[in-house]
Amino acid sequence: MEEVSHEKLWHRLQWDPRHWVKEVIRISSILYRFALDCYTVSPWRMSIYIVFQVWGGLTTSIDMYFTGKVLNTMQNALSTGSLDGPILLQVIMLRISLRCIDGSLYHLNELTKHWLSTRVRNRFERRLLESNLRLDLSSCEEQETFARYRKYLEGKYAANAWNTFDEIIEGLKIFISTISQLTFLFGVLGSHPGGFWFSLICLIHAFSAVSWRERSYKNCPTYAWDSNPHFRHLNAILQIATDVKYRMEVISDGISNYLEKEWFKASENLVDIREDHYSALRADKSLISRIVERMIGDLPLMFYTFQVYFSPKAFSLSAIALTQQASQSLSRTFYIVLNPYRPFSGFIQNAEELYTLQDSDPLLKMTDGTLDYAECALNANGMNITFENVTFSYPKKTENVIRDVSFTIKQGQIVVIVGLNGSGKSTLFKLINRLYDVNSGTIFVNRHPITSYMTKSLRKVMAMHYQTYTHYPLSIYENILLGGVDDGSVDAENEQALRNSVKEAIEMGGAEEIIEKQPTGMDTVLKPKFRARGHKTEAAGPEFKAKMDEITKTSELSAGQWQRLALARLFYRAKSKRVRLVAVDEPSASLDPKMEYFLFERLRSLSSIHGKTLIYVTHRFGYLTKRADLILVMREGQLVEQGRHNDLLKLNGEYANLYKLQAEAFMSDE
Ligand SMILES: Nc1ncnc2c1ncn2[C@@H]1O[C@H](COP(=O)(O)OP(=O)(O)OP(=O)(O)O)[C@@H](O)[C@H]1O
Repeated sequence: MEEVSHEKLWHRLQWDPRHWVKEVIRISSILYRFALDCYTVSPWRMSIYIVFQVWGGLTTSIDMYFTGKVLNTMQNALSTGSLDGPILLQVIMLRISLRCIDGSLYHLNELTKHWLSTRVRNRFERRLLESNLRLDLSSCEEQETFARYRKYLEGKYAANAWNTFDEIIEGLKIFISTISQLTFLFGVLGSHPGGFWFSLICLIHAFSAVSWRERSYKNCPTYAWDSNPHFRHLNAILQIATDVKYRMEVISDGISNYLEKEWFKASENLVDIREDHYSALRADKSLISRIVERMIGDLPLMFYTFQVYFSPKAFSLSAIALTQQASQSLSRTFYIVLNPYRPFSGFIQNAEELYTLQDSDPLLKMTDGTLDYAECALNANGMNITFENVTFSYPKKTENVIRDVSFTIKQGQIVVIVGLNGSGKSTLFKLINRLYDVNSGTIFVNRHPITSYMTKSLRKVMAMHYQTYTHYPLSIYENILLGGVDDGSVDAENEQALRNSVKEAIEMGGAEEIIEKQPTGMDTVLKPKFRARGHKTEAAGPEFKAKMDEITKTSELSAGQWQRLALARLFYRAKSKRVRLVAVDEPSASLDPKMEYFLFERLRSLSSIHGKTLIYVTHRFGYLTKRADLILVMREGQLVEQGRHNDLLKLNGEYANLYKLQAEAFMSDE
């Protein structure tokens, strides 16, 4: 798909000075803020880096000035017929020294740059992660918003804060370099008639610079992948933050602070480890090769010098030298201009976007309340929930999926919600967890409107198992532990107590067998976020390919096994004293009948022994519904019946029909 611009050429040519002044002010303020943010990461290191960049911008002009001057002297010597040997030697020595200094400085710069790049990236990525994790579900479901974050957090080259800064500095360096060279050239070579050849040499040199870059890749099949556990962990956390499928649970379980802390820990552990697969695939250059790389640019000049030595009258030395120098330096400008992947304006836009996302509070759609649930309901073990004429439609949808629904759930009750597909059962869940706000009507929690609570404090006392449960790309142990984090930390006396508690939850979820089969037990990572990059792998031999397959292999579980792990996480959360409501949406969809029975009994004990309110969404009738204190029957977004099993059967309505349908199916089988 191409977006055809219908803008008329005439409009594009119109020039509004006020607009330009405004643009310049806007861009300058972004660049100033960005530069200041990068500079304060480490002022002295950044100063070194900038001094090297400025040096880089001026080196070529210094070279040109130097060469022009020396070669003029040589020209004079040649015109008089005698060549001064010691001066020539001095010239060559000085040039070699200059190259050595330049190469060494470059090398030092590369070292500083690496230190700075990780810190600058960390600074911006942490801020982005913080603002990303503040987003509510409605904002996250707008794909565009999430994609914007993902672009920056996934570490793609062009979207990386350090590369943005580096490219902007590079652009300024090129600017300084070009201006200084042109000033010099016009001063010295203004009247020289070699314009055509001059441009041609510049172009040829520019293209040779591009091909040099390509040759710098290793000349054999290469494959780079993440093996460092801290780096994998860091990426897993970024994936949880940037993939919308995890968001519902991230919000419900209140694990944002935990994720931030874990990310910070992982990045602290990594610090200087480079993670760029491209650089791993690239042939590492030594100091010597960097100096040689620079000397290659001087080969034509050396060639001319020898030519002049043998037939001095055929060449004008100063013209050759300056053409050579100018072609070398301006080729860099050509290279930047010719390179479509690195447009300078794109990097300024990047810096602007980084701040738009970072300061993204307006993206939050929900307003928070002020009541702390724990303080309001000190003595209650369960939770009271009342829906009063609630109507709801999903953001950006016009159809009401919940219509005028009213009911009351009392403390410690077991409530079962039934109804056909799409009748709004899961949506009721999301409203109870305040993932969305209602369009009209009110939801009361312990007699206060749900909106008057601080959402964090409310979600903290709820344990939710969604129909679309997910498995985080972390170890099994951490997956379960995440069910019980409180404001970023896990409450336990020690590591062993924590592990025992997780084990207990695994048993409650019926997942012991799965853990036993894993090579490293509950520390196994089942779904790692795996990043790898190959180079010329198609030409690799079978042994190399087998090793690659081994690296990329991940374990797979059945749907029921994944569900058991998710239930272990739910139990880990639900057994905590602070949790007052346990709500499960189709928790047995993938379970066998035996496991389903145990699951319901375990959940029931949370209510009967510990007094927690239990809400259970299901399509299966019978055992469950007979033991429920309240059954809510949903149809097309409306609550059509409510009551206990026997009362509803007597009504002979929707519930009785659904019940009979299932009962008849069993009877006919028999
Ligand atoms: N995130 C969403 N955005 C827009 N519409 C949605 C969203 N989630 C659900 N819906 C719509 O809301 C309606 C009710 O869906 P809901 O998932 O609550 O039904 P359900 O009774 O739980 O169904 P099932 O038995 O299949 O789980 C459906 O028409 C569905 O298409």
